Amino acid sequence: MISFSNVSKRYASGQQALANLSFDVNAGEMVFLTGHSGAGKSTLMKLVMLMERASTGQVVIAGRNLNRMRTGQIPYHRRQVGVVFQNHQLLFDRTVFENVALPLYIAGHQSREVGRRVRAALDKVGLLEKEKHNPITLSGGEQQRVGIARAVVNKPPLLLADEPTGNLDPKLSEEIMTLFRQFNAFGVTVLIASHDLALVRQLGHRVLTLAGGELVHDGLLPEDM
Ligand SMILES: Nc1ncnc2c1ncn2[C@@H]1O[C@H](COP(=O)(O)OP(=O)(O)OP(=O)(O)O)[C@@H](O)[C@H]1O
Repeated sequence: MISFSNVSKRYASGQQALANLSFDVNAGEMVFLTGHSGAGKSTLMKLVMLMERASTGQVVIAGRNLNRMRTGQIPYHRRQVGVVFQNHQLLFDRTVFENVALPLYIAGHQSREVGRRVRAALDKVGLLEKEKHNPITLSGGEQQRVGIARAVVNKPPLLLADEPTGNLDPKLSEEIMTLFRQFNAFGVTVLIASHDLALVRQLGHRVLTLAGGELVHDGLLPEDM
């Protein structure tokens, strides 16, 4: 599902964010991405969603070589990749329903289909009864759930999350991770960047660790990391 071959990324500023990175994530896997601040986690995510392009090397997502993807194909690619951000990036002048519906309206779906899909997504994250609320009236954990519903409403085969529990307490963090595991159990490939090593270790999935833009660990997290 995700294939990086000898990928390097140097920003226009000259900053080298990723160096000769190679790894594969198979369809149906759930993988964590860890590393200190500045290690390159967000840059890796940006390459997957084509917000940035690799300087050298090859990125292949769901069988598509992103190096060769033309600008006109990017919207289609983005619909294959659901993205959850730490700060949710919700619109506070719209209802919960409207926030989740946004990607479907952009993709040109009819309103009946939008209603059906939005309610299915809200149901999966346990927020069906809050569809008419303004997200500002929801708790941090609930807001993150709205962000997750919006990311999965297109039914993308790949779900990325950049520090999705960064602002949440341990109990809420676990609940959010449980949601990701449920989507993964239904076949969605999941890649989550997280600083929370204790939680990551407890969940027992494969972990990719970056340091200075290089891959320094790939596998279960040992006790001493
Ligand atoms: N748009 C940009 N222009 C120039 N340099 C950048 C840009 N984005 C990131 N960098 C640099 O690239 C390196 C990797 O940054 P990146 O944001 O990928 O790290 P990260 O592991 O996600 O860090 P954090 O955990 O703090 O989000 C850093 O040195 C950063 O300063």
